[in-house]
Amino acid sequence: MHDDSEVAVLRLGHRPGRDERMTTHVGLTARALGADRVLFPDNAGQSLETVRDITDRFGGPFEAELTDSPHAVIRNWEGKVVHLTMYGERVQDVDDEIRTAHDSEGEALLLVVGSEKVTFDVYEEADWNVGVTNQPHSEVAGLAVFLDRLFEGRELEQEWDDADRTVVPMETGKRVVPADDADDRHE
Ligand SMILES: C[S@@+](CC[C@H](N)C(=O)[O-])C[C@H]1O[C@@H](n2cnc3c(N)ncnc32)[C@H](O)[C@@H]1O
Repeated sequence: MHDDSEVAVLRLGHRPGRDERMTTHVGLTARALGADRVLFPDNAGQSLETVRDITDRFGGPFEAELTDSPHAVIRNWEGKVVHLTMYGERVQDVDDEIRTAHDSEGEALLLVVGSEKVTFDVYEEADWNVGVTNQPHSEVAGLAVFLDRLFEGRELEQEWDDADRTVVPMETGKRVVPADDADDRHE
């Protein structure tokens, strides 16, 4: 989480219209739960704009980028590749090993999530194919659970830089204040 070796998320595949919300939510979930960067396919420009807009308003650091060659990103990744898939090894069996690679060995992690059918080369190129349960569900849910296990909950405590607004947690109601005011209250 914002240390020397990054955690990036790669969204494979994007069907304009149909996948708009899911692709955006992959990016927002990556940001909120401690990843450093998301890469979208180059036809997902609308999702990119939304994620950048949220980062501008609610803070970072977090990068969102497009790539015209997601498979080359996997092939050329300097670090370890984790492909989230319902067919993979159980997350509870491999999360220690992945955390050690990242935290102790300084390996940058690329977390790959699909949309429609993921081709078999991705399974072969990944260092780990990981199932968050071996049941079919969603890339957003799989990513959220995986990040929380990777960071062991520390991502819930993160501070946000350069936000222009901050949500004040409250039992009932909604309160959003300018970020400077929120800083003052913590002093
Ligand atoms: C809706 S699924 C479609 C997958 C597609 N049917 C296939 O066989 O490749 C989209 C993405 O959600 C993620 N996903 C779904 N279930 C998962 C699970 N149990 N564990 C981890 N990731 C999962 C995977 O990244 C998958 O590529």
